[in-house]
Amino acid sequence: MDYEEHASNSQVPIINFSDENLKPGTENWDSACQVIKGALEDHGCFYALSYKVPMELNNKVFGLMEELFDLPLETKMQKISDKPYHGYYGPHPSVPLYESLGIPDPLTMENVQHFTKVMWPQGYDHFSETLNVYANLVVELDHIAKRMVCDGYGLEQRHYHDLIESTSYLLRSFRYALPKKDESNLGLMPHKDTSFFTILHQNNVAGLQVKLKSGEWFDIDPSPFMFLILAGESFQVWSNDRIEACEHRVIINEKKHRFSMGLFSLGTTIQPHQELVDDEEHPRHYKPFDYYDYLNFVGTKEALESKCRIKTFCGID
Ligand SMILES: O=C(O)CCC(=O)C(=O)O
Ligand SMILES: [Fe+2]
Repeated sequence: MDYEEHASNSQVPIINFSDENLKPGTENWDSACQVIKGALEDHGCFYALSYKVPMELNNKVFGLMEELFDLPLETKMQKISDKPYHGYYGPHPSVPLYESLGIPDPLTMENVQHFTKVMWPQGYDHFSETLNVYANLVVELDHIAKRMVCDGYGLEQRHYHDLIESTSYLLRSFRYALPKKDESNLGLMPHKDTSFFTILHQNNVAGLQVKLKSGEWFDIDPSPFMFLILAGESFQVWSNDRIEACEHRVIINEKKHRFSMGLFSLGTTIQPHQELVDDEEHPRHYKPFDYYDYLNFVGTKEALESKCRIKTFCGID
């Protein structure tokens, strides 16, 4: 089997999502499910190798991101959504190199057009079309990965469908400025995402690192066909602590602006999956919670000062 080989080369395993033989019900699929489950339980992440996003589309997306972030600050700062962390996050004293913009629910054209209209009131169809196509391709990776997680834990198909039905998506893009002389090269401090999965896609400029189980930081390959699929705190809760949310950060070492895309999958009411809770080995570790209440909590002093904010918010111990 191919997967084992990859797993030992790179400590974060690579699953070839474009492999024609990777079909549910096959031996290939079952062993990939086990590799993914193991990787999520160990490190909270794995790579999906995928040729779904062709190079031409990839170049268009990242070209458009340059145009987007080059817009005036007042334009980027306009209100896109009422939800926290769904709009613009500008250079902040704690992360002066980081800028990020989000497109909520990018799978429908109308939503992308709404975003585009805020940024370019005169309209920009090429932007809306490109980002909408891109989001719909990357979301397929999210679906395959979630199906593999459900299969890996031996859950029935309907649980996978329930999970997908209760999911919404947020497409974010990131740009990092170059550090000035004597300025820190920390692009984004170590953190965990609140999502189920975040699919991160870099475009040739390295910088993303994940913390492995061993505690060492691991550089993520920035090649355009590598998608890092990382688990956020929602998956940690859903899996009742089998999966630990992946800690990651960004270090700016190259002399080029770094751009990256992230597709975040978000739930509504989050709780440990019923099949992953039992009275003996796996007692329930979390109370159900509303995802947006949690998003509001993560910015509070209590969350910032806590050792494990998700446990502080809804843990049972
Ligand atoms: O820049 C990246 O690739 C990652 C950004 C990130 O982790 C985040 O915004 O949560
Ligand atoms: Fe993140």
